Amino acid sequence: MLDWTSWLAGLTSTAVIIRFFGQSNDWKWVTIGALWLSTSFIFYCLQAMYRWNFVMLKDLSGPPSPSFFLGHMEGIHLDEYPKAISHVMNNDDLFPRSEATRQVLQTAFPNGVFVSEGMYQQNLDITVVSKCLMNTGEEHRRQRRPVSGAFIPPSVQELSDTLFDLINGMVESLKDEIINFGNEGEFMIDVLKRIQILTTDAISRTAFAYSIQDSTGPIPELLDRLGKLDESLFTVILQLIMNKIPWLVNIPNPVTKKWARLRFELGKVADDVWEKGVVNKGLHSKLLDAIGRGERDIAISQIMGVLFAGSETTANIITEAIHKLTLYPEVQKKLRKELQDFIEAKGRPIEHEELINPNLLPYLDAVMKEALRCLASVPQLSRQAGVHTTVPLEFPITLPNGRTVSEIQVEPGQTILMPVRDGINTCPDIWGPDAKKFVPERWLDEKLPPLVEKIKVPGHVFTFGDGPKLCLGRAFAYSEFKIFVSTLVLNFEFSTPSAEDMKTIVFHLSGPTVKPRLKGREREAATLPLAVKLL
Ligand code: HEM
Repeated sequence: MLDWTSWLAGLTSTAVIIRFFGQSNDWKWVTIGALWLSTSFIFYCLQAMYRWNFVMLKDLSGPPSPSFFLGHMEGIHLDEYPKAISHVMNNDDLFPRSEATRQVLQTAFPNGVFVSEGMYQQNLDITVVSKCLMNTGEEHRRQRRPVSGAFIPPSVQELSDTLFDLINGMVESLKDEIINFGNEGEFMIDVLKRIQILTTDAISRTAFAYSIQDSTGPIPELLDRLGKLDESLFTVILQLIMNKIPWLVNIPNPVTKKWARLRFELGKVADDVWEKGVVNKGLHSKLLDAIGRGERDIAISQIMGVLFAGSETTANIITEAIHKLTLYPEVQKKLRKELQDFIEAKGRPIEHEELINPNLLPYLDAVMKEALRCLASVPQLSRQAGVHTTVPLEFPITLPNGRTVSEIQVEPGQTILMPVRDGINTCPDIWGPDAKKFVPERWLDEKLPPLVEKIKVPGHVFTFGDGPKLCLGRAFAYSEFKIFVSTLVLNFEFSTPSAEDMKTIVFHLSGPTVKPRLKGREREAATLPLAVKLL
């Protein structure tokens, strides 16, 4: 799409041409229109050439693109292209080109120059909720305010009983299943599916007093369909066009249809909850308050936003953490021992305040921190430059032409993709040679590496983003992680199926989050089959 500067330059040139060369009688509106369009297009091409030649991104190499037309749009196999998302990319371009983003990220945040959101954010905007927290500026601040208070640690403390109830219920039914199964062979479960139900219910119960698990309505099925990768070439292209022409969202189409249906169903629930009144504290009452003030649509948007921001992310990270515990059985044992020793010393189950206190259960805390570092479920962040800026690089890079650069020029409108999971969170230059390994012990060391200390974001990792859009649900996510993982590890031993089977599990970036899938069957629903034994 031509941007406004091209249109303006085209209009000015058209006016100049008419003034100097035009004979007023000969100039028809259609000729003027055509002249305006073509001069605007010429300006647009000149601008693009300038960006291509002077912004340096063209010199930076990228991973092989799986599809000529779609680039990496359909998803990226993290295992195959670990650096695939470590790229700076031009806003108008699908093809990532650089390996420099982790350095950009290092300096981009402190500079605070990236003021609006890029392609992926718009994507969410279109598909999830148009009026939700995905907004920017004052509108964003206005919508963030009522929800933010609901997720501060004291509010999460109030909600922790719900989290314990959910996981204890799941543990009891799984125990029954294992006992009924008997001793023949390994008992396998789809860990992802179980955790997804828990996390979705955790957020839906606390956010709007509604249990997805107990519901016989269409919401569970709608959520399930949204989790599947049913992107055809048509929907991918449609999504791309909608990113460029957002008002297309108003025309019924396959991309928005399922979201519209979910919004409709959740709207009914929100109305129902409003009729019944406030039944618990925290977020629920705040959202109801918004509905009561006549901001029903905003409240429903927020419910949907929180439902998605708070369920898929935690489900993926908890599932992947359990997967890691099977790959590192010594970590699983050490974690279980710390929890058992604590219970033995106290003579009672662990309480929420104790679980979240890093001084009382340091190894649990270290496992969580390491999971947040290595397994960021939102593997990249995007920001769009609002102004022309020069981004200094923490580590200079050498381009294929041999030139070394220590800064990158970014033009307004360009989107920077910032790799978190395979970039800054696991960069050996920052974290040391074992950066790619799952080593909770690094968090127990007295001192973190000096460059890690330089990263001034919560917990030194970008897993929850940063700046005005910093994740609102951090305290909730910490509690959920610790309650769910500790309860599971105390009751069950998880192990991987045979080594051969494990090779079939891949962690695949599809949509905004990373999910486990089976190799060769990536289009099917995400899944993580693991063996589980009752302790
Ligand atoms: C481990 C789990 C989680 C991860 C990895 C995660 C990650 C993120 C990330 C990366 C962002 C965008 C930040 C940015 O662009 O700078 C975000 C935003 C957000 N998250 Fe989370 N999140 C998690 C859990 C939760 C939970 C449990 C909730 C709710 C209870 C939640 C609610 C939100 C909301 C409402 C936003 C939007 C904030 C805004 O736009 O102002 N998140 N999260």
